[in-house]
Amino acid sequence: MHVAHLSLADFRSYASAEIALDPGVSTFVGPNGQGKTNLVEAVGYVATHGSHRVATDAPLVRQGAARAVVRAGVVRDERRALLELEINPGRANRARLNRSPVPKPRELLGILRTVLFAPEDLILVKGDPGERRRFMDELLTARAPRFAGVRSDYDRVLKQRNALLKSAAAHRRKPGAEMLATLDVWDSHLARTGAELLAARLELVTALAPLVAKAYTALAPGGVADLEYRNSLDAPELSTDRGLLAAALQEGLARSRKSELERGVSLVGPHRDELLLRLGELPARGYASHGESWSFALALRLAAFELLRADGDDPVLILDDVFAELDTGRRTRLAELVAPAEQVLVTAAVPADVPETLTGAAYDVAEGEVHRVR
Ligand SMILES: Nc1ncnc2c1ncn2[C@@H]1O[C@H](COP(=O)(O)OP(=O)(O)OP(=O)(O)O)[C@@H](O)[C@H]1O
Repeated sequence: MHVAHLSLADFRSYASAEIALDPGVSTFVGPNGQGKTNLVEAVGYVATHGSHRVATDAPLVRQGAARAVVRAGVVRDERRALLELEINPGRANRARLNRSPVPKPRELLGILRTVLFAPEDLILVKGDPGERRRFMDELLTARAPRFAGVRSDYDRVLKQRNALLKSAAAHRRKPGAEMLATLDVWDSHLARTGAELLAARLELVTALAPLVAKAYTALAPGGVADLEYRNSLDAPELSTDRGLLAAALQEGLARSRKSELERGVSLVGPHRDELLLRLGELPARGYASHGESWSFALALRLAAFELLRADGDDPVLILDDVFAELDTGRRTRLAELVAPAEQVLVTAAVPADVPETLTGAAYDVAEGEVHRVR
């Protein structure tokens, strides 16, 4: 698939912008702070309904404006779709598909798929386990938008269960039969929804690990990257059978009930799991060099791209400010890896950062204006 047209109104620094795009590589070049990342962030936002830079929507709306609109004309299997999102900070977004309103914006998810790699992704390797859990869950949602529902069901159950545990811990006395019975109900909800989430992640990591290893070796020959999913049950091996997983979680909850009541939080479940990234024998986090961490993060995104591509259609690959961080060898190898993708959007501060082998369209970005120069 590819984006054939991007239209922005009051998005970030753009009062308005209309940009026609071709398949293949498009490079956006301009000095710092001119609006290159803003453009590719808009493409990522219309695909995922989230930004890779901010957790809330307010910064996405141009200073002084009340709302922003992002429109993307998407070509997929020679069919066209026009996606439109109106971003209303503090309120629900509004969405249109082919100019007709859709009741829920999430109905647009999955029509445009993007994989975006940006400097912020270093946090995938260096950050807390929550960053890697989010990486897995976002990728699962990109592959199957209904997964967003699985994740929000789990979050809801966890929140309610934690509230109950917190109030039990606050009272510092033996919980009554009624509270224990309520907790039993939340245990089975958590085990059931947690099993769905856990099974999906386990399957994902099995599919992703060889792709990450391959991408890492391609970027940094000689390096061996590996993934391991560590579960909160401390079980060395888990099946992906939802029923067996639910039973295992239920047992785990029963085992840790005493400490959960004392501490007032849920100690068992996929919200406590970790995706361990290893380089050779060592964990990447805390051991890998800056360059190795950067390559690992990039390998995770390239693997995500391969996985989505294997589902049937090339996602749009976005490389935001990536090349400046890589040495010449890794730049050249990255350019070789991404060149076959149906559409690659690249941003760079100077043309020299972009390998010459990445030919295609080029745009100048300066003072909020975008001009095609090649
Ligand atoms: N909501 C907003 N309203 C107005 N301007 C904004 C808004 N959000 C960001 N900007 C401006 O957009 C500019 C940043 O644009 P962007 O991040 O796209 O830069 P860039 O061209 O990618 O730069 P770099 O090469 O430094 O990464 C900044 O000048 C910032 O002040």
